[in-house]
Amino acid sequence: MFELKEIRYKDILKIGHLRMEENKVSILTGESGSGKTTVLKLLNHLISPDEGKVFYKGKDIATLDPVQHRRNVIMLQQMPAIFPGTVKDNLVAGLVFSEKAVPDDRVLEEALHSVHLRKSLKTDAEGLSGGEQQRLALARVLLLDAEVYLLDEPSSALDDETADEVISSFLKKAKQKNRTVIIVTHSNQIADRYADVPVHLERYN
Ligand SMILES: Nc1ncnc2c1ncn2[C@@H]1O[C@H](COP(=O)(O)OP(=O)(O)OP(=O)(O)O)[C@@H](O)[C@H]1O
Repeated sequence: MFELKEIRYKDILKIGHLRMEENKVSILTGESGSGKTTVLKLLNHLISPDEGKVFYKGKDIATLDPVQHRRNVIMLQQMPAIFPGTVKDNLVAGLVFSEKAVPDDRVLEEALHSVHLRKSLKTDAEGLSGGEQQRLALARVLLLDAEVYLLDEPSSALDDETADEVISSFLKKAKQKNRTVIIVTHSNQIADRYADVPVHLERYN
């Protein structure tokens, strides 16, 4: 799905060769500052390497339309934005932004269920706890139905047990639909349990 060749980005990242396979769960670990988020940004075409190339399905990312690319490859940022309004407003925000049809409430509730968030669609989103907001943001990207999900520390605000339930459930949904998932995490438990392909980054400097 992705191939990185002879990549250098500032004095942050140097990767000789890295492949991330289609329909697999790749999990990136490495100490703080080793460049995990930077890799996701390269894959999402938010930044471009100073040297080397990133390929998506065999095509150089630099030649692809970034907006279209980001519809196929969705990135959940480390501290996802929660907008003023209800849980439902937040769930549909991504769909509205990407000009996709808004499904009925039953589908939205199913997305909440997939991330183990037992709240009504009418709940005020800003009143949710940090961990609940994190799960809401995860449900929002799940609804976007991309080819690839790039998740930057999606369970950092959750206790181990909840993190395990949420990641397991998210990955089950993603696998049912043959999606590719790339997760950055500091949790060895998540990496050991769910990585089809573990990727460990070493600090460049
Ligand atoms: N745009 C930038 N300009 C300069 N330095 C940057 C930039 N983005 C990130 N860095 C630095 O690059 C290094 C790698 O950052 P990155 O966020 O990719 O690491 P990480 O492995 O995801 O870290 P963490 O586990 O702490 O989230 C850090 O030292 C960071 O301060």
